[in-house]
Amino acid sequence: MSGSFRFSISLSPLHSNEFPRMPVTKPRIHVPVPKPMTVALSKVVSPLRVAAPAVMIAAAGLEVDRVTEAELKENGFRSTRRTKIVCTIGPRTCELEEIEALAVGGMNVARVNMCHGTREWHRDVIRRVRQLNEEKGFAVAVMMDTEGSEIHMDDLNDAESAKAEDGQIWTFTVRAFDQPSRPERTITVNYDGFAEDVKVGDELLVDGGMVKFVVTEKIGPDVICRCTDPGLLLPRANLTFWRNGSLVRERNAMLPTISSKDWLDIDFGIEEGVDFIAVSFVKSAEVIKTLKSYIIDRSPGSQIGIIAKIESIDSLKNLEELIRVSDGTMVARGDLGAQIPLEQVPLVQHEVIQLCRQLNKPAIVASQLLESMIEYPIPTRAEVADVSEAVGQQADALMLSSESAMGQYPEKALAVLRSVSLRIEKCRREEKHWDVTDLRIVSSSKLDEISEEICNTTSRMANKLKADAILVYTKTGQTASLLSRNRPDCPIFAFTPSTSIQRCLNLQWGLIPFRLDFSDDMESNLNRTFSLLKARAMIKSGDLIIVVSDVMQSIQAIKVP
Ligand SMILES: Nc1ncnc2c1ncn2[C@@H]1O[C@H](COP(=O)(O)OP(=O)(O)O)[C@@H](O)[C@H]1O
Ligand SMILES: C=C(OP(=O)(O)O)C(=O)O
Ligand SMILES: [K+]
Ligand SMILES: [Mg+2]
Repeated sequence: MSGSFRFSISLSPLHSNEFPRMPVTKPRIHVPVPKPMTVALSKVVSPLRVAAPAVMIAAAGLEVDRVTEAELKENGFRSTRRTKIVCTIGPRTCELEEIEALAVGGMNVARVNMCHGTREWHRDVIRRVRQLNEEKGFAVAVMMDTEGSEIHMDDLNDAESAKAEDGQIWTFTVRAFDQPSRPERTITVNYDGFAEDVKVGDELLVDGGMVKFVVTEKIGPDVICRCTDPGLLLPRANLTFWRNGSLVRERNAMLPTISSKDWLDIDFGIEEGVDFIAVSFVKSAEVIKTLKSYIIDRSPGSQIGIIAKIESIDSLKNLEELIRVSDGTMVARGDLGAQIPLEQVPLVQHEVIQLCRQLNKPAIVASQLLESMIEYPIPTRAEVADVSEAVGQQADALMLSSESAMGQYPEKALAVLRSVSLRIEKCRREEKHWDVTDLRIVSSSKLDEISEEICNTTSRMANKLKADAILVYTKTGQTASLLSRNRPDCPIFAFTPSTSIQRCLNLQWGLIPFRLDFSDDMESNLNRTFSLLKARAMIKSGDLIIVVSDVMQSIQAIKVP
């Protein structure tokens, strides 16, 4: 290996978590039955091309997601997709073949939203993803999203929707009804303090303003409202109330971020071995710390990553600390847009992506990216511009919600995310947008700082030398993450012995995670990797590769023999 240089030092162990276990209280569980939605198809446009499934080639000891491998070969590995895709699984996509179609279409992470459906329903979905991973060679990670303590409506007696007309009088109540005895135009609200907290004259916004009411009268547990902006009420829609133009957050602001039902869902997620738990309506870093120590307590050695959802005013007050303690964030623009003026949402998105990059945490941009594709087979130009913006900002991942959960065109929506990502990424590379100089130091120890500097240097080197790929051998995933943070020009092949770390790395920009057993002998690791990759046509003789290892803390520049 002439022309290579190296230096080595051992890595420090991972930081331990010293927070106490969270007590669990008895929950109030509600179990709505998931049901398919029908949406009208009102435009017919030729479908976008979706890559054909690749044939799995077995090469002993080296495992990579079969679709990632196909994408590598299809696009040439310098042009493989860097932006990752999260798909929400719902009634439209919960069957094995439907999940497989999403996996084939490039889904890196499957998300289940505990706000909807029963635990049994979610269990089936999670197991199907696992089954596909095992049987069909995918490495799709699973993200469980908590319900959180938001105020929302009930299930509308399992109706698909209810229409509120202009001027109609509706009752929002905290009374519970047996299904048949519920009066017409009556909606049950899940938060007991609701009737006490609202005042006559308050505005009641459903789903951030899709339907609006004004409170005209209060009678005990009933809040009588007149509809001022008519529209469709959807099951379990989110509710906010506004007084004199400001969001009212009285006692509801004191509700626990993780409700007792959420704790049970979290236990369920741990049992089912999910890879990520996304925490809805996070307010403080403390709750994330508590959850992390709870998980470590329950499942020692667990690799579950905690994603802080930025979707409330409170989360914005503690943004930096929240991001620092979590394993990633989601800009949950849906609820965020119901709490802050809409024109501020893009600013928050930009800020969160920047901060995440500085703090070395993955950032997901979520909600309404391709909203019109719930009904139509192609997106609006404005939606494509929104996706382009998020890709251009180099967010780690984009997320589909309703588009994949209950829309008419989940696979087409996924294909749009893929093609827009590829196009915008290519454009950025051609413009040589390497901005690796302004990253601040994130490490808290000298040893970690050395890894960090190695990764920064590696990325700069790879860019200057026009390397074909960076190879990283990582046991914890941290070194791979630090490389991804630099957003280098070439893809990063990350080798890790753990399947769960392999799946978790699937959320991070530009990482191509492989599962590989490797030793501390880098020379033999490299020779083996080269021959395995060559056998699968994933590299070729003459390719310039930069190799980094968190085992050795070394950098080597190598022409593939
Ligand atoms: N498990 C499920 N069961 C039934 N419907 C679901 C499920 N998951 C998602 N959906 C549907 O897909 C929509 C979009 O999903 P998502 O964005 O996760 O939820 P929400 O819109 O409530 O924030 C939901 O509003 C709901 O109609
Ligand atoms: C992603 C979001 O959260 P959920 O879908 O759980 O409401 C959001 O509010 O944008
Ligand atoms: K949720
Ligand atoms: Mg939300």
